[in-house]
Amino acid sequence: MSSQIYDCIVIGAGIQGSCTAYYHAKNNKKTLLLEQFFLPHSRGSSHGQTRIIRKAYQQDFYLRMMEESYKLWAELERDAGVQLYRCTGLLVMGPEDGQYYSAVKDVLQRNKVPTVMLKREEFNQHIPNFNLVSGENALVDTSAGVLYADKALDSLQRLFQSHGGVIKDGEKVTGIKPGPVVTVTTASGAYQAKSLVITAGPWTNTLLSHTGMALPLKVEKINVCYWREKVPGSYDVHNRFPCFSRQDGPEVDQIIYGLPSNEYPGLMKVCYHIGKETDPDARDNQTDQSDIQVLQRFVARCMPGLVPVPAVVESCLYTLTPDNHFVLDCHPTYSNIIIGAGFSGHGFKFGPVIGKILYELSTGQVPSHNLSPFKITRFQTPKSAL
Ligand SMILES: Cc1cc2nc3c(=O)[nH]c(=O)nc-3n(C[C@H](O)[C@H](O)[C@H](O)COP(=O)(O)OP(=O)(O)OC[C@H]3O[C@@H](n4cnc5c(N)ncnc54)[C@H](O)[C@@H]3O)c2cc1C
Ligand SMILES: O=C(O)[C@@H]1CCCCN1
Repeated sequence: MSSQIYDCIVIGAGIQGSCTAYYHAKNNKKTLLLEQFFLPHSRGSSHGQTRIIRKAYQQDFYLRMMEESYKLWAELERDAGVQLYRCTGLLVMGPEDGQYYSAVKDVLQRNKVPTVMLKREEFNQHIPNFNLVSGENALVDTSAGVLYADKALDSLQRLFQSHGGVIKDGEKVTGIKPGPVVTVTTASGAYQAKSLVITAGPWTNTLLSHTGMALPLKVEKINVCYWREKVPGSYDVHNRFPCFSRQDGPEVDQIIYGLPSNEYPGLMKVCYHIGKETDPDARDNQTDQSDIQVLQRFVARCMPGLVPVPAVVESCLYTLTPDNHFVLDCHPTYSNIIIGAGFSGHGFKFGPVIGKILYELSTGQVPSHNLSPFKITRFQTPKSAL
């Protein structure tokens, strides 16, 4: 066992663990970041080139967190000297009285977020090559855009190391021994720290089993589909085509979303927010393609400038909680073990603010956001009144 006692060990170098480790090191905490795979890797949830950043949420508490997250992303861009955000706007569509569209519109308007309401008759002047479904309305969250995900991860891990942080990749954590000083074991050794942060994405419950608890998490595989432009440039980020999201059915999570052609020139990313359950260690055995059928119907109907068969399909994992809200909390038994999990397919944009919150929890500070929506106790069934 190494004789050094770290202030904090962070397990998992996805976006959340990398941000958490970074805020520890930036605040002069001796920090070790352990990652099971050699970096970079594409087996969790944080790989790939792009993610959407937006304030268009159905809940005020996410909007509050995003207001800070935008500022922290801008600080990171400055510190890293790398562009991580590109403003494109986010087109939100749905029936005026549909739960998703109306809730997003209310939150944006109530909080005076810069928003453009698009009238049907002028829709195609602003958004060419797109058919707005009859009976649906559209608005644009104008400060939304794209985050360069792989550059963000690389920048954070580099900044973490420049502040003295230690990354050990290719080191899978196989044991956790709780206590006032926590001991973590890997195949190569044992490490100790005053606090432990678990940000293990789809593998969270495997790690929590060493601490005698489990969370109600479900892991889904998402087919990340790219579609070819019939006329090159029609949906290109350089031609100011926006990101979009649209509720495609009665359920609020039946979201189809897209990002303009960017990382693969001539290919637009359009995906379905609902995947199929999978074991994270056997992701490629999940071969269901029913989501691709939903997307093909949508592309044929609404995006006539795309070939309605995906040209490239990649894979990514979601780790979902029952209510799709995150888990940001201390372990119920061991207060120096902190859990950041269940980012439910929308956590990347919050990375810096989540890293800051998990740092605050791990160092015993009062968190700078209200964490009641993210508490573990919300999953406990109410006790009988008898
Ligand atoms: C297709 C897709 C589209 C998305 N789109 C958006 C979007 O547009 N906007 C947005 O904000 N969010 C989006 N998300 C969600 C976002 O990407 C995730 O919420 C985020 O990446 C989760 O990060 P994480 O750090 O929790 O998990 P991960 O990235 O999975 O990181 C966990 C890490 O822990 C490591 N680990 C696990 N077990 C161990 C162990 N025993 N020992 C050591 N290391 C371990 C894993 O190898 C992994 O690297 C999307 C996700 C997907 C899949
Ligand atoms: O977090 C996001 O912004 C996207 C929205 C659509 C579903 C996937 N995640």
